[in-house]
Amino acid sequence: MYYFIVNPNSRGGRGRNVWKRLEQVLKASHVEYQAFLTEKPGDANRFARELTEGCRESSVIIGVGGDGTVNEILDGLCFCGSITFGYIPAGSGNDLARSLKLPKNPVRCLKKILQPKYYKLMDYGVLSYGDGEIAHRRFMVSAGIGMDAAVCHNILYSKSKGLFRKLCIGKLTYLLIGIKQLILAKPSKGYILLNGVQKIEFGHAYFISVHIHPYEGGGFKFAPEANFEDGQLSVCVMNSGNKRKLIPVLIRALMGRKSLHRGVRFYTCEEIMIHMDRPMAVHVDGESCFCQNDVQLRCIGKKLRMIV
Ligand SMILES: Nc1ncnc2c1ncn2[C@@H]1O[C@H](COP(=O)(O)OP(=O)(O)OP(=O)(O)O)[C@@H](O)[C@H]1O
Repeated sequence: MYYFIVNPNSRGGRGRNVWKRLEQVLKASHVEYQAFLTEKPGDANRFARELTEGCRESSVIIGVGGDGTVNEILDGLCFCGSITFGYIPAGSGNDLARSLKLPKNPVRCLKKILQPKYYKLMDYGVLSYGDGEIAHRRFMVSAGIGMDAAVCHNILYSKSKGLFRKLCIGKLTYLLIGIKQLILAKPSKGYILLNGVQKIEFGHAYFISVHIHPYEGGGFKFAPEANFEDGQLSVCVMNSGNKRKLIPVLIRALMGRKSLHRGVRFYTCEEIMIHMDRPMAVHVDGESCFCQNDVQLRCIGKKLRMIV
C-alpha cells in the first residue's frame, strides 16, 4: 500500500494539477493507494504521524508538494516501524529535489517510486529552541538563523507569493524578498559552539545556515560540501563588517559556487549551538520557528530510508 500526502496548494496550486496527473497513472496501473490532501498548515504532519504511529509493519509514504510539505511529513513520522519515504516535487523552491537530482517530470518520479532501484539511508537534522519548554523540530534540507530565515518568514507571509508562484517564478520571489531583506538586515554579535567544545565568536553575523543538503532558498548553494549520508551538519556563517560584500557572496551561491570571501566560513560538526546577542528569525526547511537568541541543532545519521 502506498500512502500519498499531497499539498494541493504548493506552488500556488500546482500541487493539485500534479496530483491529478499522478492519480491517472496510479489508476491506470491498478496500484493500491490512499491519498491524504492537506487543507491547511499542520495537516501533513498529522497525516504522517497517524500513518506511522503504532508500529505498523511497513509503509511507503510519498510526499507531493514542496520542501515545506516534506518538512511537515518528516516531523510527523514515528520511526518505530519500517518506513520508506518517496518524494514527488511540486513546490516553488524544491531544494531537496535539486540536491537528489529527482526528475522534474512528476510522472517519471512516480514511476521511480513504484519500481524502485535505489534506496538511500538519509540523515536529517533536529533543531531545538525555547526557554522553558524546549521545542524540537526535524529538518530535511537546512535550518538557519538570521537573514536567510527572515527571507523565509517574509515569503510565508508575502501577499505577492501566490501570484509569483502561479507565474512559476518562485525563484524570483526568493530573490526579490532576499534583496529587500539584505537592505533591512542588521548583523548581530554571537558565537557558535561546535560539538560542545569548539567556540567561535562573530562580531557581525548576518546569518548562519546549517545544512543536510547543499541548497536552500530555492537554489542558493550555501553548503557546497553538504553530504546527506555522512552523519554531519554543514554550517555556513556569513559574517562581515561590510554588508555590500554579501552581494557577490549571494550571487556566487545562486550560481552554485563556493564563496571565497573571508567573511564566509564553513564548518562541519555533529551538533552545534548557536547564540545571537539579539533575537533573529529562525527557519527549518523554509518554515518559521519564530525569532530566537539561542538554538541547538544536531544531525541524526542514516535514519530515513528514501527511494531516490
Ligand atoms: N492546503 C493548504 N493550504 C494552504 N497552505 C498549506 C496547505 N497545505 C500545506 N500548507 C502549507 O504550505 C506551506 C508551503 O508548502 P510547500 O512547501 O509544499 O510548497 P511551496 O512553498 O510552494 O514549496 P517550497 O517549500 O519548495 O518553496 C507549508 O507551510 C504548509 O504548511
